[in-house]
Amino acid sequence: MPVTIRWDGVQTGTVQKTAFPISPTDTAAASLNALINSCQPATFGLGGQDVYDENYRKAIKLDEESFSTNFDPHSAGMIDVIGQVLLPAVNDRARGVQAELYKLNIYSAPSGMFHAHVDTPRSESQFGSLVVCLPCPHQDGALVVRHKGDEMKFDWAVSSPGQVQWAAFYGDCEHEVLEVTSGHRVTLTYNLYATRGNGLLAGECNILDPKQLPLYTALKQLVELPGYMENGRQLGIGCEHFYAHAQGPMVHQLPESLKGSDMAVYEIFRALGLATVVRPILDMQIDDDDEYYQRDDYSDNKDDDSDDDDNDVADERETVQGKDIVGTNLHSFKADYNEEWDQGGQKGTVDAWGEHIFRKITWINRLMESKKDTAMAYLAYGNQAEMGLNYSRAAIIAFKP
Ligand SMILES: O=C(O)CCC(=O)C(=O)O
Ligand SMILES: [Fe+2]
Repeated sequence: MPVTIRWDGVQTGTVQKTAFPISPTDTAAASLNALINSCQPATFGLGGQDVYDENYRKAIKLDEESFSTNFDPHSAGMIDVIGQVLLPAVNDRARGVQAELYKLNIYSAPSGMFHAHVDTPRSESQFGSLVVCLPCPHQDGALVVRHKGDEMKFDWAVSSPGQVQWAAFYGDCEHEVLEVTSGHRVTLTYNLYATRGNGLLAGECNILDPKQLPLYTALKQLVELPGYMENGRQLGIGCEHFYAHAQGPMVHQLPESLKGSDMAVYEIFRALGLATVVRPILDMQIDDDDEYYQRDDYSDNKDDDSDDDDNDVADERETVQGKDIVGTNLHSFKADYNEEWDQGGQKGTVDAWGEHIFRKITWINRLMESKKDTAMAYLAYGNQAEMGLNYSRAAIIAFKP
């Protein structure tokens, strides 16, 4: 498919258009000349100023707001490749790549070039640049990219003339455009930004307006009932989707990777001004007669005097009444049999699992319906060795901050 460029003609005041590839027999194409005539000299940044100096850069350009193109690096597959090669997952968090069109540049013979430089980052999240060379006959003018003594040369004049070619590099790579000795070398440049990858948007998605979701109104009415959220009431919704929330990598990807209705609920709670967390709820019944839970400091209605930092749920043991064993954090847990657990009864088991609290959670759905993950695995030795397993359910819990 041809790549078209449309721009505001300087003289004519009307939209003009040219299409690539420009064939080798048509280098004097009228539309290409019109494009060239509509460009301005390309400056470069020097000491915070835009400078024009043909000894350093000899090129012409159109700014991004002065032209449009049907070329899309996303659908051309470049962005996926860049994401995988230049932005590998960190701590199992896949990151997304956003390419923002920056300039159209033309380096023409004789002597179009750009001396060695590094690009000026446009924001903190910019990690590199993408250069796309449109098919237009030219000679020389290779792009040379250097990093720590390594050098890559992209000579698009000879490698695949007639095709769109490209290179992407990190922002700290020095690069230059060697002299063009014949024809016109036409490039589109893009700034590359790291974004949160698809699937890591809960809590970070500015495009989704939770107030437009049907559940918002219902939950708003509930939360705004006079006094309803006072006295430390917590609202809980068992997650609808399955998350390996007690296993390795997923532990680090919640809440960002909540799916579907779970993400909607999370965003709605936040939009209602509630502190919102994802926690594992241990799938275990507490026996009413378990000694430990008869202790005074676990009695109901105990007004907690710990600080109000509710993100640190650990500090706030309030009541055993609700009988929910809530993990303070998502974590994976595997252990060998530990005699103390056995002797400690339920408390032993729960303590081995990790810090925990008991809260009076008002469940909006039935927690039973949310999917279980293995929260604890341990080897228990009785008269035969067996694997002990306890499960937990991921739940979204919201409370007044
Ligand atoms: O056109 C090219 O190959 C690279 C241009 C460049 O380095 C720039 O615009 O900063
Ligand atoms: Fe550059």
